[in-house]
Amino acid sequence: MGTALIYDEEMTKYKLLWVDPACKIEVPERLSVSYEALVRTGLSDRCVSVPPREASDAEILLVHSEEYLEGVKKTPHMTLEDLKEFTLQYGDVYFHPNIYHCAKLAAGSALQLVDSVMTGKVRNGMALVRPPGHHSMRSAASGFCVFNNVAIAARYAKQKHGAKRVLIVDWDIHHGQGVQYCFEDDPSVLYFSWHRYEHQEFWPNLRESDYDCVGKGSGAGYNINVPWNEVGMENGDYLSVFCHVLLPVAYEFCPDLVLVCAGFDSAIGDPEGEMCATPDIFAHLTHLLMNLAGGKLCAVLEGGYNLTSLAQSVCQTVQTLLGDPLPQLANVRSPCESALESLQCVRSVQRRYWSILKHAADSPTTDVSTKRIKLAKAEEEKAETAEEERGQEEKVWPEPAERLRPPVCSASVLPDDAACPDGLKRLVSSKDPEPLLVSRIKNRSTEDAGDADGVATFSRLYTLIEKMRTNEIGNGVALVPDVAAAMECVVQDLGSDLVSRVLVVCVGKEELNCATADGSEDKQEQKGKYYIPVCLKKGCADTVGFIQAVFGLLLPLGYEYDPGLVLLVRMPGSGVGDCMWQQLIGLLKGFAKGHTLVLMQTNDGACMDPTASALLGHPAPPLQELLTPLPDDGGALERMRERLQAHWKMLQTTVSSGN
Ligand SMILES: NCCCNCCCCCS
Ligand SMILES: [Zn+2]
Repeated sequence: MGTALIYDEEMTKYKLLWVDPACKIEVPERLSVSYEALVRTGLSDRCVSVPPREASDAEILLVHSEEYLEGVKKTPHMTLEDLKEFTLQYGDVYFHPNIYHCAKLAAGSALQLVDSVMTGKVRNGMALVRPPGHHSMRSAASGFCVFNNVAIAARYAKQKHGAKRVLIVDWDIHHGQGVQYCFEDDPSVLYFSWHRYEHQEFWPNLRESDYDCVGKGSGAGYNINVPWNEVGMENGDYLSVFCHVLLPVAYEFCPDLVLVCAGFDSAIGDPEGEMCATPDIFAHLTHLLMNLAGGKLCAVLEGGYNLTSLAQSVCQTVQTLLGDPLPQLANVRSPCESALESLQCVRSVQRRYWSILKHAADSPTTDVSTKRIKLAKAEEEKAETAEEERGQEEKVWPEPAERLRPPVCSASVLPDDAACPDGLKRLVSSKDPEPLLVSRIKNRSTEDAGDADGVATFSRLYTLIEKMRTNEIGNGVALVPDVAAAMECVVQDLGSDLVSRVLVVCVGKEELNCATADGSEDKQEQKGKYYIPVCLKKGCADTVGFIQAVFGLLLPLGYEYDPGLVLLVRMPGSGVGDCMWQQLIGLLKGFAKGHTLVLMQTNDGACMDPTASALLGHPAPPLQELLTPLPDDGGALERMRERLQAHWKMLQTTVSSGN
């Protein structure tokens, strides 16, 4: 199934007609440069073009009041003076004779997207719209927004398509207070927003944008605010919040539909956000959400005011929706102290509502935060004077790297009598394997590697890995007589030639004798850092423990380690369910540009089809309702994380007690 793209140049046909410094950044070119970038890169041609439509009154009234709608309806006939007058009652927004028409098209575009995804016409999609929506409230326009496109879409998805649970992820750099107000007492809509906050110093300067506003009544726990109290947040800060807050909760919530308030003012270069996350981060944020709700994801444009980073970020998002390989995120740095403080605060208030966060630490003691505020103020004074002198220095960042689809998406190395699943390309032993390689393989202690077909199998594995390195092949699966032997062979003989770092994810019981790494640290230390056994009580059938291990440990660590290859090994008798297995394969695509090699034991062929489906990029089915975690598992994982965070900074979820 494809990716929908909704755009119409009509939505560029309104603009600011008077002087208002607060609104001058919201220009028609935001939409046209985004669409032109999609055309130029060939991405728009690969999408299913879906036309927008005007939202009806009834649909607008799902969120807004009649008096507000009646008021907006009058604006097309207003004189310039009347428009200014009408605008004065709202904040940081402007009206124009054509904005009501465009606002209906923007809301209608979101609804067209929801229809296309919920009816299965497409798998996912993006709507390029203006005016944006997430600041508009029941009876008020705000922050360039007239109708709340995504809030209307959420109510519409429930009413028309029977969606039970809708997740709204707002990665725009502003708090979508309009969305929060709309659903704050509604447990069927989980709203997640991060936003520049600076201890309420940043627009819209609301007390209710802070981390402790978790929703009201039966909606308590279904509103998650992550305030950024400093600017300059980077990729590592964003990924930490996704891994340690949003994704575990999202999997526990188990939505039928994911809506994204896709604002790109959270990207580097944006005058509003003043953050430092690069456009390719949106490829990964999109990817990390794509295995929820069976892949049903609707991204609706909100903000984004630097035309260069906006266009690049839009392309990164659409390219991931289309299933292209993910870009390598080079040197993901650990979250900064301020981000860790926000992370710790959010997790500590949300843990009472989400069992997946059950073991989160308490909020940092106030002295940390008051100290920080004092420091921040002092810093700020200094910085402000410096900035006034320097003016806002122009941010520069590298153009995102090309993300080329390999000629072969997925390949297989199979015993001759095993059937090759549809869509996979079977690798047959090509030329005779290199003598050096053969000798190394023969040196393998295991008997089966020594015989002819053992050598053939391993040499085909080598070819597979080689073709992944040259991006001729995306990923692959191998059925081998002995996975443990094959794993060791790949890590110690084959992998080391071809890639500098291999992330080995071994699922199922196995005492892995850890690869003799060549690091300077002593062996024991090395083993402590690079060998991370996670034991789940009920084996890998324990969904909650599995999710905690994947998001609390595996993903953050993987982003920090930045491997050139992922080796996913399924030990016989692992007990891991097909759903989780497919989820894991889907999530691991974020690393090594999607170069994952799956090893399974021949008699484990039963899960060949789910494996092939996930490798080919089909969305994993949703995990069934998460059971409440066994208390000790969560504790064990938390203790493991605490121990490891000394080595792996991306595992941190609390401010360092040191300073
Ligand atoms: N320096 C200009 C102040 C703009 N304040 C409103 C921002 C609305 C963003 C919508 S994504
Ligand atoms: Zn914004």
